[in-house]
Order: sequence, then C-alpha cells, then structure tokens
Amino acid sequence: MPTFLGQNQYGKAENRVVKITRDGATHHVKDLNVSVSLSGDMDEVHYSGSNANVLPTDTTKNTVYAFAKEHGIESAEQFGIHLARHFVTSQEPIHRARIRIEEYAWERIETPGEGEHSFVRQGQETRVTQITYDGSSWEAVSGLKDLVVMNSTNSEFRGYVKDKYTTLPEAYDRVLATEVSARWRFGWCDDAQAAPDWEESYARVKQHLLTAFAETYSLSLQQTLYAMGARIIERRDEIDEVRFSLPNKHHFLADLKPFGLKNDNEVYFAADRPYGLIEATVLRDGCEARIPADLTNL
Ligand SMILES: O=c1[nH]c(=O)c2[nH]c(=O)[nH]c2[nH]1
Repeated sequence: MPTFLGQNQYGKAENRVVKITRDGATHHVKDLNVSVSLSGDMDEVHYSGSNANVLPTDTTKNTVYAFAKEHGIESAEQFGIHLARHFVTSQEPIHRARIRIEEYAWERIETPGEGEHSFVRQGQETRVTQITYDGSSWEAVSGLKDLVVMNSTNSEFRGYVKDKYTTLPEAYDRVLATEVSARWRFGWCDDAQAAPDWEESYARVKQHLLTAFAETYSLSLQQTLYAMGARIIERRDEIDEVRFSLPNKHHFLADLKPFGLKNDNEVYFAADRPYGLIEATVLRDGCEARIPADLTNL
C-alpha cells in the first residue's frame, strides 16, 4: 500500500452544556463548552469503512449531557476526568480520551427579597481546561484566555539592541497592557495521588498572576511574564509548568503638537495591530515542558 494512516482522533466538538443546581430558591450555574476527542483502534474505519470500533460522535455528545445529570459539574476539571475515564474504560477500542472544556462564569445579580436565580455573565476571562487519559495516567492542563490587564505606570522599555532600522524611542514610563492567555500543568497524574481542589486552585492561580502583574516594576513584558509564572510555581505546589502567550497591547502617545498641546503621558493611541507577542514557559526545577509552544493548538 503506498499510503498509510497517521495520527487520528474523533469526537464531538463544542457541546454547550448548562447545568442549573437548585438549592431551594438559591440556584447555581455551570456553563461549559465541552469538546471530546477519542483515539485508539480506528484504522479500519479509515481503511475499509468498518464502523465496528466506532462509538458515534452523537453518543459522545449524549454522554456529556447525561453525565451533567448523573455526576453533576463540580468543576470543569472534575467533569473532564469523569468523561475521559468513562470513554477509555467502557470502550475497548478507545485507548485515549482528551476532553477540552471552556467555562463561562456567571455572577449572581444581588436583589433584595427575590430568590437567588438571576445571573450576569462575567466579562473578564474564559477559563479553560484539558484533561487527557490513556487508561493509566492523567494530564491536566488548565488555564485562561482573554484576561486583559493594564499598568498605567511602573513600566519601562530601554537599553535594547539598536540597528539601522530601529526607530523606537526608549520608554521610561509607559503603559503596559496585555491580554493574558495562560496554561498551567498540574503535577497530578495518577489515581493514587489525591487530585487538587480544582476550584480553589484556579482562583488562587489567577490571583497570583494578577498580583505579579501589578506588583512587578516592569523592564519588559518578558520580565513581567517570568514574574507571573514564577509566582505561580513558587506558591502553588500542585503546578509544575506554566506557559503564557502575551500580546503587547501597545499604547502610543498621541501626537498633540499640531494642536499646540503638550502630551504629558496622558493621551494614548491604543493600537490593535501589529502587536509584540511574548511567549514563554516557566517550569518547576526538575520538571519537563509538556505544554505545546503554540497555545492556539491547545
Ligand atoms: O516589553 C517589551 N518587550 C519587547 O521585546 C519589545 N519590543 C518592542 O518593540 N517593545 C517591547 N516591549
């Protein structure tokens, strides 16, 4: 045969599941976008069209909704673990399951008197997780995207290489803004170890990331990135690796001279493109990098 099958996986992408838990008049919401991807003994469906090993993608979709009822959604990670374990242990031909989840957070609208059943979608970041199981070990990578942050001072950029094409003026007091995309990998990898408290871990990691961004006097976005990752690794034992993709959302001082006005670091043009793109991984000593370099592939 002049051709052969390479890597393959299949499943149902972007199952939107909303679970309402009713605790009397107080309701709780979990809002997820769940993508299932399975792989294993799937040569024949590609070569001959035999579906004998194929659990329909439609069934994987149904399983997501049934599990929301049967197991509830404690956290995106826990839900992903239930699903991954189910597909790998219940279907002989399936050897590996990868569950990707985006979570949209809802915040309660506080109203006097009424029941607690009104929510407003949180506009900050989107929480993400990816759970992978091969029947013996787990990989849990969680993170966030679209978290926009800005420091209106305490940022410089100077002392860089200058060649004949360099025009950038040195900045002693600039605006530093970025839209954080981050992924962190948990050390937890087998059922014998206690799993982390996923909800607590997420809240703490996000807070460390924000605190490091705010507290670092920045000489470059690269330095700020490292400070954010190092703070997470140093303060959260459950995490071994953090990867960031940070677009530098440039704020250029608007030229007000034509109007006879002085711009005393007050008025900026917020450029949307092109943008600097700063990406790096921060690791715990002794741990290896497993998060892909390109976070759009995760
Ligand atoms: O924080 C920065 N890092 C760079 O590498 C860079 N390059 C640039 O033009 N501006 C900046 N800012």
